[in-house]
Amino acid sequence: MAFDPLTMLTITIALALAASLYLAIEWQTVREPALLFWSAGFALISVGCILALLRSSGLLLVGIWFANGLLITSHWLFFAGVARFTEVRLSRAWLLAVAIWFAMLLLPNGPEWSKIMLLVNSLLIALITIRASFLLRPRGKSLGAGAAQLRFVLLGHGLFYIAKTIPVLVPGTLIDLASFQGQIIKISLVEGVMALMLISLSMTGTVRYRREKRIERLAARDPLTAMYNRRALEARAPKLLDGVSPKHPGALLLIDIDNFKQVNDLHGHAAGDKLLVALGEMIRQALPEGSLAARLGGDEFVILLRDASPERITNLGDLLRQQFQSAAAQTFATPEAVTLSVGASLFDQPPASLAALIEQGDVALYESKRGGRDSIRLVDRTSNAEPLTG
Ligand SMILES: Nc1nc2c(ncn2[C@@H]2O[C@H](COP(=O)(O)OP(=O)(O)OP(=O)(O)O)[C@@H](O)[C@H]2O)c(=O)[nH]1
Repeated sequence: MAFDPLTMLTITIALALAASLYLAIEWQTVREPALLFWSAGFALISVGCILALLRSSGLLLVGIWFANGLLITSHWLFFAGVARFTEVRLSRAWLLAVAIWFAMLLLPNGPEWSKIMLLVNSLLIALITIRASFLLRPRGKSLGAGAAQLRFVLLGHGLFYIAKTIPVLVPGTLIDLASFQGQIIKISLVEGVMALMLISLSMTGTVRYRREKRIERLAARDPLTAMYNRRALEARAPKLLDGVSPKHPGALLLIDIDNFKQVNDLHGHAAGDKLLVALGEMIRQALPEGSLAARLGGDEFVILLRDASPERITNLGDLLRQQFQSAAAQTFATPEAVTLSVGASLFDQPPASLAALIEQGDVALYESKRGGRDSIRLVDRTSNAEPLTG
């Protein structure tokens, strides 16, 4: 199949410009600095291709050396963007790529030097691109589906540039950069267009995926205590509740601070916030594995336990009550003690809904408040029910 190099270059210029613009516009909403590096990289590719067109007018220094240099620099910018995205510090040794490009200015003109030019150029681009793809490998926390795509696209692009060195090493292969002669140059132009589209698409995918995950994480958390909020609990509770059976009973503990208003009124809202954060931390520390906890709102928290028993519930409730009372008494003096009331429900069948379960906990909590606060009231709804108060 014959491809006219000048047409391919023109298509590349248009696509690279579009990708550069698109990534810059994306940056305006996402504000991920990597996007600016990538956008600049694509802008350089379009400038490089415009310079490459000048070869047909006989401007070989600009059309070959500068154009290829810009191609290396653009890949270097892609690499720098990936480093920024993955928060990896780049070694200054990578600037050597630019020095090598300048060194290539010393190469004499002529078709016989085209091979050396193409070899060095290809190896530099392969090295930079494959290294960038390695930065995107999963390490500890996953970078997400978008990053995996970009990783493989960059790897494929890098491997193509390694493959490009093979014809250079085969004696007698025709490679003339000045007149775009040689099969490998034509194949490169086609690969360039494909890589351009795939790389720019996966770059936006990578950044969007991370942003969506970040928004999802934020939406699930109460901003003050960083605990799950009600919505997040509703999403996670069914898995725990569906596993409830007479052999594996479940429990809900509804926890409410007593006389919390006095802390706010006498010591300020910030003092109240501090106490809420402290209670959140206590709950987090005391939470058995496999349980769920959330802040429902105001001074109300909830814990969902699996494999629960009356003893486990009272032990957990009493531990939190003691820890909280002593922390509150030491920090903020109030006319009435700032303590915890707990309403708990033990059940051995999956409840109709989380809301129904919370309602049951509310009834028990109300009983605890009415009984003088600073206590735990447990309603045992299992088949071998035995009311217990503390
Ligand atoms: N500092 C702070 N206060 C909050 C926050 N959310 C709700 N509150 C306050 O928490 C208090 C909750 O009211 P109540 O539960 O009726 O007050 P209480 O004094 O604990 O009453 P009892 O539960 O009956 O003992 C109100 O004063 C709210 O203004 C918050 O995020 N930070």
